[in-house]
Amino acid sequence: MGKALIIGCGGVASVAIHKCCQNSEVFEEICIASRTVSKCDALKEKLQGTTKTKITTAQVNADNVDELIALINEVKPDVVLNLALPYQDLTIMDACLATKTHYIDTANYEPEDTAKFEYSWQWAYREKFEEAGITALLGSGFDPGVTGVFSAYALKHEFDEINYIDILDCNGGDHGYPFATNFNPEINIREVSAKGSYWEDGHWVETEPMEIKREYNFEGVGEKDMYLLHHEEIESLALNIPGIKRIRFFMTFGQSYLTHLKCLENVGMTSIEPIMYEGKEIIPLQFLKAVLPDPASLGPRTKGKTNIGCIFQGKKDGKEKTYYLYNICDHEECYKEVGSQAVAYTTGVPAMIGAMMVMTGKWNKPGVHNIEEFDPDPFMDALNKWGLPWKETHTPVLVD
Ligand SMILES: NC(=O)c1ccc[n+]([C@@H]2O[C@H](COP(=O)([O-])OP(=O)(O)OC[C@H]3O[C@@H](n4cnc5c(N)ncnc54)[C@H](O)[C@@H]3O)[C@@H](O)[C@H]2O)c1
Ligand SMILES: N[C@@H](CCCCN[C@@H](CCC(=O)O)C(=O)O)C(=O)O
Repeated sequence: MGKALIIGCGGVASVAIHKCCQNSEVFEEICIASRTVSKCDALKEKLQGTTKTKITTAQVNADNVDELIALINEVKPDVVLNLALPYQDLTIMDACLATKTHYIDTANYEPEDTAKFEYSWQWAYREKFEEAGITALLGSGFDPGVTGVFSAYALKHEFDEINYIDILDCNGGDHGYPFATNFNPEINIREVSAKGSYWEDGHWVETEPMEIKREYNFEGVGEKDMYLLHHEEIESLALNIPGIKRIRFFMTFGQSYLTHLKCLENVGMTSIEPIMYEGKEIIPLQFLKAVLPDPASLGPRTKGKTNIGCIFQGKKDGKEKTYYLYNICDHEECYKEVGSQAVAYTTGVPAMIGAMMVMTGKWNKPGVHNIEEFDPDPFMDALNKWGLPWKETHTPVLVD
């Protein structure tokens, strides 16, 4: 079918690349490009011979638009799948515009020097992408990603109007370390140490970090504490789900994670303000990332399951209705299949599926679009086929 250029070769990219290689009919060729080409070469070495997908590699600094344009012109991909960091979203979008190439990512743009999470920067590219006749698919991970697809599916098949959405992201896995993060530590800690917020009656309600706590009994995991966080899909769902009154996002955390995070915050290690250390400027959070375990190394030691999904409340044929769509994913099964833990797996699989939707033309809408703006049905089928089967219930326990 075609060729994808995948930028980044970390935890999430490794899963997406394994999945592209399982799906060689669609991904006939992939080029893996990252800052450190040796990581791309090592993955190529591991996978070639096990797949019909032709794999090439390249070195690229994705902060540099000219380098990206030169690489895209050389590789000539049908789509660019951005699995680097949120800081690179705009440079990669600029290069896609210059070369008229479709764009897919899993996280919204963040300026490196400000922990600010909003779609405004990427939505500002809407007209340019429309005029260029190319599609940008934003947020094709699990959350954002599958949570938006679940919302579109619920609206299409279950409700006339959705009024309330609670997104519940539970990682019940145990990696055995007192403190580690399952995806890039810098991005993870910026997200969880920010103020919380939710959408209610047409406006944002801001909370202190971890101020709102609930308990929930997750199928496959058990009882967990979960905390209300700001999460980027709230912003797009608030626009794209008509009749919505409230959207909240909760993530589970273990006590050891929270105790360590509080201590690290208290001593200034999570700060993104540069400081001078022995004559060199360093950013404490980036130094902390360097001493924490690489999330890509957690696969062989993580046991347990994730359970991520959305609880919807709304109306069908004039009657009140509830509906819960979720996926349960087992860390050890993921490791057996692709050598990664389930947090990387639950993001990398939807990234491959999003790229497939755009590459096959199933989702082709020039402009910049969040995932819930597309027909959810082919994506929902692909989740079942490619390793993230979903479950549903019409009688979920609600979050108060
Ligand atoms: N939507 C979701 O559900 C979800 C969940 C987890 C992670 N994510 C996102 O997935 C992305 C990848 O996360 P990860 O845990 O794999 O991170 P990671 O740190 O393991 O990997 C990032 C990769 O990008 C490369 N990279 C960084 N800066 C680069 C640059 N300037 N030029 C070229 N390459 C560069 C790194 O070398 C690395 O290979 C992040 O944007 C993260 O926010 C999304
Ligand atoms: N799909 C999620 C994954 C984040 C999981 C973060 N939870 C932490 C803390 C887990 C713990 O309690 O130790 C993690 O790193 O898994 C997303 O990106 O939104």
